[in-house]
Amino acid sequence: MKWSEQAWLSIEPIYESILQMPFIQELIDGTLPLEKFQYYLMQDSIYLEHFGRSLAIVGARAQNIPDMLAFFRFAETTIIVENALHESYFKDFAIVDKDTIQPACHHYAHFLRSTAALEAVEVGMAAVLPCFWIYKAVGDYIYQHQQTGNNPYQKWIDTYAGEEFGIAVRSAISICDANAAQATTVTQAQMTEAFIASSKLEYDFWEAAYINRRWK
Ligand SMILES: Cc1ncc(C[n+]2csc(CCO)c2C)c(N)n1
Repeated sequence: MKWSEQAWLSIEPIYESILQMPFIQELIDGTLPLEKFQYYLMQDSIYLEHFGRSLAIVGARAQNIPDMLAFFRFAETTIIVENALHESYFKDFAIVDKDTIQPACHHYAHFLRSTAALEAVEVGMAAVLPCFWIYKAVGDYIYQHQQTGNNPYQKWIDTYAGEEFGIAVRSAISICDANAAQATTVTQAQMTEAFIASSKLEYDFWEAAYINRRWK
């Protein structure tokens, strides 16, 4: 079994619980309260900068030129495309100022940065993978279950169900598999552990938006 297949099996319960979250269900039917989406967007724009930096660190530490290029491209796409999306969303959803970083975003962003910088590079690759893979899977799920009619969150939904994004996700998965195949069993286990941790942090990110979790 490929590393990615067993890694996904190990996060299946987390993934299933993400699909059932009120944030996701209300995004699908368009009833998600605006302030919850605003919290999400503000935190996500902060997250994306940290995520882009983490991808660039992984790229710099990659063991071959094709992997370097792939991660630098992921980093560039994250900063350019996602920031542009957020800018237009900031207008659409009347967000004036960027909020300060809140606990769930802080935890996830700094887990990614420290893992990318300090752990074996394969572990850094595994840590950033749920961001791609879970969003693709959740995006497809939302797309398939969406109701017809006016959904204020349609543009967000369309972004993550697109085929171009699908290609990037498949590429990130296969790079992780190729690196796992050359890694020791200890490193492979650390990769899985990082993959699981990031998946839990994806859950927490949406939950924090729904319950408006903020520093005291
Ligand atoms: C908390 C959080 N996790 C994942 C993504 C999704 N995402 C961000 S950058 C990127 C790759 C290049 O576009 C993907 C899939 C997000 N937006 N916010």
